Amino acid sequence: MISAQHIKKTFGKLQVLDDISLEIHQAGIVAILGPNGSGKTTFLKILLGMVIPDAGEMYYQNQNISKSHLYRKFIGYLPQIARFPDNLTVSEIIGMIADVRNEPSDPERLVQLFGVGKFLDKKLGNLSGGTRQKVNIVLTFMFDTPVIVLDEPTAGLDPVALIKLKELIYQEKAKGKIILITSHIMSLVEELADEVVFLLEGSIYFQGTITELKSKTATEDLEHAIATILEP
Ligand SMILES: Nc1ncnc2c1ncn2[C@@H]1O[C@H](COP(=O)(O)OP(=O)(O)OP(=O)(O)O)[C@@H](O)[C@H]1O
Repeated sequence: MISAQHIKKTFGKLQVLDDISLEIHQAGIVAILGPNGSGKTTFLKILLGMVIPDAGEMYYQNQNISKSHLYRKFIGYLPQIARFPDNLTVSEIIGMIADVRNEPSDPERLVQLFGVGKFLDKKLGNLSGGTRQKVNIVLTFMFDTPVIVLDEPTAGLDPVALIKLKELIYQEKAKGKIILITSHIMSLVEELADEVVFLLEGSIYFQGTITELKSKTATEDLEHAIATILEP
């Protein structure tokens, strides 16, 4: 369903992605891991058509994404840092994103789930970081897209919201979706991910299950597996 073929990307002299090839065909949760600056967000933005690779091709459903942007309506995206005008209210941004995407949306269920109802008339600029993130989650999950890209989705969330987000991710997975996630919280990745892709120095250092990664590094949990890779 998603196929990256020999993707390369440099920013100035910095080679961020160097010949990355990756196939994701099955429904499930794939975690893109790697140290800060290893190119996780860049890779996801290439999939979303927001960054153009220097070389290589990205395919969605066997269609080269550079040929048409229509595939983007099949992807829900929670950016690492969402930037919306501070003077818009929560209900205004929900209405605006629904209008722009022009697809069926169901924000009410999510507004209720994350307790965002009491903030609907508040301006985004006056919300706490965690509440903003809850609004971003509503904006991402209110469309029924077969692919969901979550870049550091837990940022600022309290434990109650975190549990709800995990339940939501599981529900979406159960519908047969592909969910791509980045996170530095290894316990979350260990709990959620069916597969991990570990980026290091521009290449895919490892791709497989967490069990395989733990076995490869002779460690008992993901946190130590990653630490072993980074500081052998
Ligand atoms: N538009 C840009 N212009 C210049 N450099 C960029 C740009 N976007 C990303 N970079 C650089 O590319 C590298 C990879 O960035 P990216 O955001 O993809 O990393 P990441 O793995 O998502 O990092 P983190 O874990 O910190 O979120 C970084 O060194 C970053 O500074």
